[in-house]
Amino acid sequence: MTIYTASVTAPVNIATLKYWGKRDTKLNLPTNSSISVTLSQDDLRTLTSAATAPEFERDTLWLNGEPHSIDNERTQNCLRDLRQLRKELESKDTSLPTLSQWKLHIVSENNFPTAAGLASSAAGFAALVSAIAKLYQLPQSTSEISRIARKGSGSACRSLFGGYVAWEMGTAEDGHDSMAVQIADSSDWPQMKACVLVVSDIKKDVSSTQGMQLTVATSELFKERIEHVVPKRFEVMRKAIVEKDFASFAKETMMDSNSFHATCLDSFPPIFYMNDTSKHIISWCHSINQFYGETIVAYTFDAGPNAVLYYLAENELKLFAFIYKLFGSVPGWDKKFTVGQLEAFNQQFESANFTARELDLELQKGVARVILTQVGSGPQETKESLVDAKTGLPKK
Ligand SMILES: Nc1ncnc2c1ncn2[C@@H]1O[C@H](COP(=O)(O)OP(=O)(O)OP(=O)(O)O)[C@@H](O)[C@H]1O
Ligand SMILES: C[C@@](O)(CCOP(=O)(O)OP(=O)(O)O)CC(=O)O
Repeated sequence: MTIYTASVTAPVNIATLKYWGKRDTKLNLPTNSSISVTLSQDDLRTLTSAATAPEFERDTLWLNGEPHSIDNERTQNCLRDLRQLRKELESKDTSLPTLSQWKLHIVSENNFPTAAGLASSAAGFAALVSAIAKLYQLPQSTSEISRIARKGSGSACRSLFGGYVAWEMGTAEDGHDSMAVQIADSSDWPQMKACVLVVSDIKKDVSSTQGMQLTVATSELFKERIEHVVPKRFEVMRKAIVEKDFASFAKETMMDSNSFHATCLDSFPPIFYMNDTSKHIISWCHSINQFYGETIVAYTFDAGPNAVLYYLAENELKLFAFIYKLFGSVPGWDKKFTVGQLEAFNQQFESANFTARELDLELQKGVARVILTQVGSGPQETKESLVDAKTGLPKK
């Protein structure tokens, strides 16, 4: 049996200017443009292998070792678009094997919790679409391929690039101009760090897909957000990234997270994605910035209670002293600081008038896991395959 295969890793992206609202629910066309930071695949990534052979009987996905249904419109839309592009290739070069006519075996693994509010669908669909595009040797640009990932999950299109990424909403009815483009590569502003505070890995009550359309249908604030707030913030944030202006980037990121959650609260019935720990994290961050008299940390929350904090390498110790004080030896901290450095810093701020001490206990109770990461690259082809080259099934 001749089995063709390709494997790709893909990253998670966390929005700093939120996508919230669809103007077309079938094509996943958004009501506004958005911006995100791609996180390092050293810490959070999806690995997906795609294989095909004439003998395969049906399209099958295995996710984290278990069969996972792909009989849903979104995944089928992705497979159909990818096959169509391969068919166009084959019609131009009849010497090519007719991969477009054969069934696919897709094997995928996340190295972080799936469906737990950490954007696994973004990394997952980006990996699935990229792996099949590699398998089919598609010549299309990354932005063109991002249009297909968008149909799997809107935010997935942004995971097709590394660094700082915009999803340009587009205006065309068929969505051909709604795609991801890179604003800046991770190497253009490599000092950007991220700290994920996992508050809960319980599946949320209202999915992003359902929540955003409830907001579109019922929120009175939503119109103001998409017509005035986001277009202006998009340009300010893009400029802040290009100019590496963290203070502006941080302010816009925090204000957009607040604005997005305000429209959720303004939906009817209201949608509460953040919980009390999330709100404590917001107060804690503002207290830290106030303590230093400058903005060293920015928070953002997606459709869930987990926080992603953005900060610069030059301020790592300043922020980390607070994190270490609360959570002690977080995995990876000892690669950055010695206990002596952190203890010395703790002494310094113990004597200071830090206003958020009473939050410490709440945060220690509410935060289940701390993940340290940074800005990272886009999908990468890899020789690491999850498919058995002889059988076309998941490796045992
Ligand atoms: N590696 C993957 N390959 C293919 N599909 C995946 C992969 N990981 C996740 N998915 C799809 O994404 C779904 C989870 O998406 P969901 O939006 O519920 O959670 P999330 O994206 O992890 O969290 P959030 O959207 O709140 O950030 C899974 O049920 C699966 O359908
Ligand atoms: C709050 C968000 O994370 C919403 C993400 O929504 P999804 O991309 O998960 O929605 P679908 O297009 O319906 O799959 C903001 C963002 O990532 O921009």
